[in-house]
Amino acid sequence: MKFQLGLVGGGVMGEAILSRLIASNAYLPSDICVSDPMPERRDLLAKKYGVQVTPNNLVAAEAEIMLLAVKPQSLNAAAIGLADSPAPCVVSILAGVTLAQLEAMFPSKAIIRAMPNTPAQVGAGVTAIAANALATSEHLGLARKIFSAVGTVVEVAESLMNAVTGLSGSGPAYVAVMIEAMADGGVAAGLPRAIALQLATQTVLGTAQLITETKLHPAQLKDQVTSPAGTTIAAIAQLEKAGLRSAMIEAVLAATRRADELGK
Ligand SMILES: NC(=O)C1=CN([C@@H]2O[C@H](COP(=O)(O)OP(=O)(O)OC[C@H]3O[C@@H](n4cnc5c(N)ncnc54)[C@H](OP(=O)(O)O)[C@@H]3O)[C@@H](O)[C@H]2O)C=CC1
Ligand SMILES: O=C(O)[C@@H]1CCC=N1
Repeated sequence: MKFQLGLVGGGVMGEAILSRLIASNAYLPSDICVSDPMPERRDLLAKKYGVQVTPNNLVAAEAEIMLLAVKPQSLNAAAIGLADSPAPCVVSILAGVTLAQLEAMFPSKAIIRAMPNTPAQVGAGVTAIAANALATSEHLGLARKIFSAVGTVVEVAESLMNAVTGLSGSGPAYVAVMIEAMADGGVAAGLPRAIALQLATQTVLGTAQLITETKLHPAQLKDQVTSPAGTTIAAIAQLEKAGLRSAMIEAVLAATRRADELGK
């Protein structure tokens, strides 16, 4: 096998994973080949990470693991000829695309479907994985190695992968909107923009860390902050009035449904 890892699609998520694999020494740059149609993109990835690059997916697929990171809409074009590639194992991060669809495209290969998220860029991602019947514990170990380099890894039933996509795959966008909106609130209340953004971001980060470290239920944490007749309950009453909880639940469900559609 020419490479240990062949990355098909060097876009946002492809680069996020690539950067952490190199930074964590999980792979040497010389072990990785990235294929992407855009010459500027290839040049950037080669220069920044020292990996091999190619416009030809078949070259990247001469690897122990073929990692698919193209858009779901580009999969058919990207997969032409790859069924006969020597790569024994395919890992896909494509939203919605099922193991059954991947098995039809790559018969007789071990396949692992994964759903990472963009905090992968800073090693703080979370990735869910699900494997087909041909995947051995060795293949799963390789997938775990890849996604451990970008954060934590959980194994779920494949039937839950679209729900994972709706929650943690798309979730960084919901949290980013929330941080932006909290900062806007601070600005409305008179804070300078830069300070408002710093306060909002650190509040989200610190709260997530607090829940993680203390294992407090979020409701307990909310109760700790909420003094009788205080400021917080005045805000919570507004959030409930505006339907924040319901909006968040519906957002996750809408993204899950969209992942279902992408897999049809
Ligand atoms: N962004 C996210 O937060 C997450 C995305 N995902 C999944 O990751 C996948 C990639 O998403 P993302 O990185 O955001 O998308 P990008 O568009 O940033 O990356 C896809 C890359 O693949 C390239 N490409 C297009 N066609 C081909 C082809 N035929 N062969 C090889 N490469 C090709 C694109 O080039 P060009 O731009 O020239 O078309 C682009 O560089 C998607 O399937 C998405 O569902 C999963 C989790 C999170
Ligand atoms: O929006 C999308 O379709 C991709 C999948 C998960 C996050 N981004």
